[in-house]
Amino acid sequence: MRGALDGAARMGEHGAMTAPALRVRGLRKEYPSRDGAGPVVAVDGIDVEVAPGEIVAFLGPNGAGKTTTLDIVLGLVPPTSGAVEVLGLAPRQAVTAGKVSAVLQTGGLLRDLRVEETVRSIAALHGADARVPEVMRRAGIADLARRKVSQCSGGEQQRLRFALALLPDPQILVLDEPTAGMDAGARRDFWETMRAETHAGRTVVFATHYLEEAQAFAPRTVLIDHGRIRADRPTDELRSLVGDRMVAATVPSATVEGALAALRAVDGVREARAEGDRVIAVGPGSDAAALALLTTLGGHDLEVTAPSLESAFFALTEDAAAQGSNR
Ligand SMILES: Nc1ncnc2c1ncn2[C@@H]1O[C@H](COP(=O)(O)OP(=O)(O)OP(=O)(O)O)[C@@H](O)[C@H]1O
Repeated sequence: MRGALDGAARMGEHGAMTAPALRVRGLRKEYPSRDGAGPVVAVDGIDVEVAPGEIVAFLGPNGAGKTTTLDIVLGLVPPTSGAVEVLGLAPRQAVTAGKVSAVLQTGGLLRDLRVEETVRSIAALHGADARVPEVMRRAGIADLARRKVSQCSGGEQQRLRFALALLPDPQILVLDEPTAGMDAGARRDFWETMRAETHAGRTVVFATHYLEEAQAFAPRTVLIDHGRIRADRPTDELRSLVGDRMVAATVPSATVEGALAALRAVDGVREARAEGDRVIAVGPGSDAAALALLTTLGGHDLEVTAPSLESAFFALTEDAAAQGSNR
């Protein structure tokens, strides 16, 4: 594993050491089992450090321990053992001081309130009334002000949670699968909104099941499974270990050879092959290949296949075996 404690403390503007945004050491969480068997070990010894301004994805399958770890960071759940500091403070202190806030998967919204009413009522708790119009605009819900929460889609409700999280103007945003239940378009829109927030130097830690989301948004990915960190690497490195996206489309039979030649000439296409009148391009240039297929090459029924989380685990296991190390 890459040094989990990279970027521990940074020199601040005036040469003073600044506390890491997040410092987690030896974190372990056991829940009593539901069926009387041994305890459920949700988190099994996590060490991780996040520097101010970093954007980090916690990537892992269902039940990996991501939510439990984030809940402990937010002071919602006590750890069984281990230590957590958020900007040098205990989690609850950091939350109370408005230094960290969260967009959680579900809950936290009253269905009968309208969108703006919801934001205003939480703003009153934070003494942040003046920020209401700004956070609604930034979260992209200004047009939904009068809509009842119960009439908002899942994606719109997540945007509302996002607006609430922005109210205290936190230094750290924690997002637990913020795009769960959104379709691909809504996911993309959500991350575009988030991107603008991180330009302001905010630290963002988010949990996701999607390697694609980690790649689009987080320079660093912490891969978690069975309560442990399996890898902590630059996302690009993880991504190239896993393999490239594949783009396939059907072209007119007579043009297959020409299409293959054209695809091979596209920057970033490593391989192009045909299966009948279906042509397939593989490589980091898959977006350009898709564009060529749909515009100049007369392709249709376009399909883009991204490497899956399973393939990330598989590639890491292979990599560790090849290097004889225990990543
Ligand atoms: N309150 C609880 N009581 C008992 N077991 C729990 C509790 N909360 C979580 N667990 C168990 O702890 C493990 C880790 O769950 P956690 O929700 O942290 O994983 P996750 O990576 O966030 O999963 P998902 O992606 O599905 O949200 C799972 O086996 C889960 O069933």
